[in-house]
Amino acid sequence: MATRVRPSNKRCAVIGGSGFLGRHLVETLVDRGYSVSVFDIRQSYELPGLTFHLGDLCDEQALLPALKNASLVFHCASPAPASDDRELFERVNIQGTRTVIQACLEAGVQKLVLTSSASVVFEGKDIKNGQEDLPYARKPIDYYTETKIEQEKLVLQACDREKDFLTVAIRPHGIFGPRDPQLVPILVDTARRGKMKFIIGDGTNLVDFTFVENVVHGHILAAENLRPNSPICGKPYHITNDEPVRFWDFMSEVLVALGYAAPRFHLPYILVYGLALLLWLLSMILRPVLSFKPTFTPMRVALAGTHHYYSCDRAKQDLGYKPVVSLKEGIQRTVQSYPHLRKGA
Ligand SMILES: NC(=O)C1=CN([C@@H]2O[C@H](COP(=O)(O)OP(=O)(O)OC[C@H]3O[C@@H](n4cnc5c(N)ncnc54)[C@H](O)[C@@H]3O)[C@@H](O)[C@H]2O)C=CC1
Ligand SMILES: CC(C)=CCC[C@@H](C)[C@H]1CC[C@H]2C3=C(CC[C@]12C)[C@@]1(C)CCC(=O)C[C@@H]1CC3
Repeated sequence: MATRVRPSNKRCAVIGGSGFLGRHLVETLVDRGYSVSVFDIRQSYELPGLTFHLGDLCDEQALLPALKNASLVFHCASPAPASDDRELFERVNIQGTRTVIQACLEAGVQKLVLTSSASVVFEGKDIKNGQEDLPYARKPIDYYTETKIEQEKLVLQACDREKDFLTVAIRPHGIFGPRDPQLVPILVDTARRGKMKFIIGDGTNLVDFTFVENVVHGHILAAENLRPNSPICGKPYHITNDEPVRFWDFMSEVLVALGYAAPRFHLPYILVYGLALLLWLLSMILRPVLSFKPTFTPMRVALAGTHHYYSCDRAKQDLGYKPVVSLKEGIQRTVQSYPHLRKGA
């Protein structure tokens, strides 16, 4: 009988490695001596020694060559949350994740680390210092959240010591940092269109924003602590900056640093949420004849006007996690990385 070659534990694959988080993760893994192969539907950069595999994660035959000889896989691919394409979310986040698990088992991968999201427990209502044992959202606020819940369940349930296949999920929240295509660009675009004048609610709601390098650190700690006898097998972990901040203070700090005015006027939360709901309904009804994407979606208004911050005590205890970059430094480094988004640039 042929003996199976045991994959090197420094050989890994990053699914979604062309994305914002994925690329930061890949760069850190390479710096730490891992041999990395990247799987994505697009290639956004090049690095010496890095192998890129282009394909759709729903296609097992396309995935298998990228996983060959890898003992560890990071799955951080997802359609962008801004899309409202239910079919796409279900295909990629649910069916695609089943395919990823199947391909890992076939390729003899021993560890799978999923990038989930703290939003899997968020229903648009306040969460203060939320722990991992909060129930999944019964009424997820959008298709992205709905399918991230199913994705996390699939990966955690696949954890099987007998099959030598261990899984863990990282739940980051509000990732920001250099090259982020969402947070700062959306904020600046809104400011440039003159729509960043208003604070939704009283402006005191606390939120977690997490610098991307801390999220990467959490992923690598999870991978390196994932062993058959470890308590982390099959569990989710919040990874945040552990410095909840007022949503509107964070937005104002970034805006002012880039030369824009901070929002000043208050609008009642319930009024803006109601309007966003109405606009969303209208966009659904008019979809066949007119396509428009409102800036103020119910999800965005809920994110901007409620408390949503999470405890990362479990990660501290089980993974030895501690943020490596403070919020202050993270904001400075992020702002410096966007010279083209400065006012007047
Ligand atoms: N950005 C954030 O604030 C947060 C992100 N997350 C999660 O982190 C992960 C990474 O997010 P980001 O880096 O922000 O997103 P991103 O959009 O920059 O990266 C996602 C990557 O997945 C790839 N991808 C999408 N569909 C694919 C498919 N069918 N096959 C292969 N590759 C595919 C994309 O091409 C892209 O490179 C996602 O799972 C997201 O749900 C969780 C919490 C917060
Ligand atoms: C903490 C967390 C989960 C952040 C996620 C990032 C995005 C959801 C936000 C990044 C920029 C934000 C933003 C708004 C909502 C939430 C974001 C898209 C507004 C649309 C909220 C209403 C406004 O007044 C304008 C805001 C622009 C920036």
